Amino acid sequence: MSVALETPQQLTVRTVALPDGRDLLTHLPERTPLAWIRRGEGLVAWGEAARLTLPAESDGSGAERFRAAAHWLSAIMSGADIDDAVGLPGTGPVVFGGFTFDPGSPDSTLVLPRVIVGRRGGRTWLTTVCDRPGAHPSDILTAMTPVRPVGPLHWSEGTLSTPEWGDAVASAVARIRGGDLDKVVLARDAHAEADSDIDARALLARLTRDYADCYAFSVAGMVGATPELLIRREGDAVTSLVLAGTRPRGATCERDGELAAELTGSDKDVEEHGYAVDSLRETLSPLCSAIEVSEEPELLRLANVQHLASPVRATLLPGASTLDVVAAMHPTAAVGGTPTATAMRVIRELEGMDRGRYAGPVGWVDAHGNGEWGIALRCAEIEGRRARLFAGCGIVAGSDPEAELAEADSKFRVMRGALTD
Ligand SMILES: C=C(O[C@@H]1C=C(C(=O)O)C=C[C@H]1O)C(=O)O
Repeated sequence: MSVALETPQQLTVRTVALPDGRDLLTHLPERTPLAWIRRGEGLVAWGEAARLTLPAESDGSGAERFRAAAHWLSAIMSGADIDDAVGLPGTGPVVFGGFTFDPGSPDSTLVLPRVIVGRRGGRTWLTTVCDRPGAHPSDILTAMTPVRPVGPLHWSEGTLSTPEWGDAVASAVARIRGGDLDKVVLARDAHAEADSDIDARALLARLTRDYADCYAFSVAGMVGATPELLIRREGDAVTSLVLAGTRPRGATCERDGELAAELTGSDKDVEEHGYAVDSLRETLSPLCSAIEVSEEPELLRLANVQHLASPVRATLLPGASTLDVVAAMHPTAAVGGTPTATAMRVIRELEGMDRGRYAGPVGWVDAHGNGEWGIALRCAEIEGRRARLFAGCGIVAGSDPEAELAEADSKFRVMRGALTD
């Protein structure tokens, strides 16, 4: 595999405590914004000390890009001279990354930023990454420009029109009923264009406000707020959250409760959720011990939708890395289907689009392997004035195209809201 590498010679990394209680986003400049924020804590970062952009995998097995990324990561981290006065997960050098959903798609990207501001447990820190000892990144002095509103948007349909996507769902249901597979997640896209370049910070401000329980992220142009955590690693402790099974939020308390009861009592949704849990347990078992999943899924209520959710805890086996877990987990049944290989084929055939980094792993990792990786959902790819939004739904034998269209619509709401001033 050929790899576009830009690896600096010797990095000097310094982390200091920052007596600052302001919103993390107030530190973030408009250019190259990186972010990973939940409930006011996490990381914002900018500038680029190093970047890895991976080509499409020719054999499509899916493992090669994670191996290439791990190799690059270890070269970067082991070569760095690190002075970390804080010593928490996320201090020292941190690499942000976003992998494509399909290994056959190019542009999985890893970025080591120049400047990172992080917060955890009320403690705030500043990390700088320089090419020689004693230097200061010039970006740290960047004058902060005010966040620009997005302005009016011109919307257009995505790759498939609404009726075409409904037909794709119906075809998927026919294949499932015919016994080809148990579940497939079908996604669709939508396009928006603003009059001037979109300032990702405006979207992040709304996402962190409206979806505080989700992970708001901005990594190499993908901006969103995902509820779905693949792995959080702190030392050898691993946590994950399986989501599958969705209803909208009700307009009244009573309706909201009815929808929740319908979700938790639905055989179709509980079955779909079960596939995702089984697939995760199976995937984690070679890499982790003491895997614990609660018997029954919980209800996770977000501003736009409610999901069946199963928190998972495990202990990482010695020698296994965060990226090993990410590589093994992707694609989960929550974004691919069951069985995986058949679902991937059906997705390529029926969706008619390249998902890019939507539904791929997105997150960060530090020099000790601590990190958080989620699935890039409820997100859009932002490029200049354009935004490409994505939303997908799990299709099983009992799925109805009309209901899936409505569900995709409620998932689009996250980014439509974020893009609306
Ligand atoms: C695919 C998406 O969401 C996934 C599909 C879900 C479902 O079908 O119920 C629920 C959560 C996610 O695992 C998306 O948001 O685009």
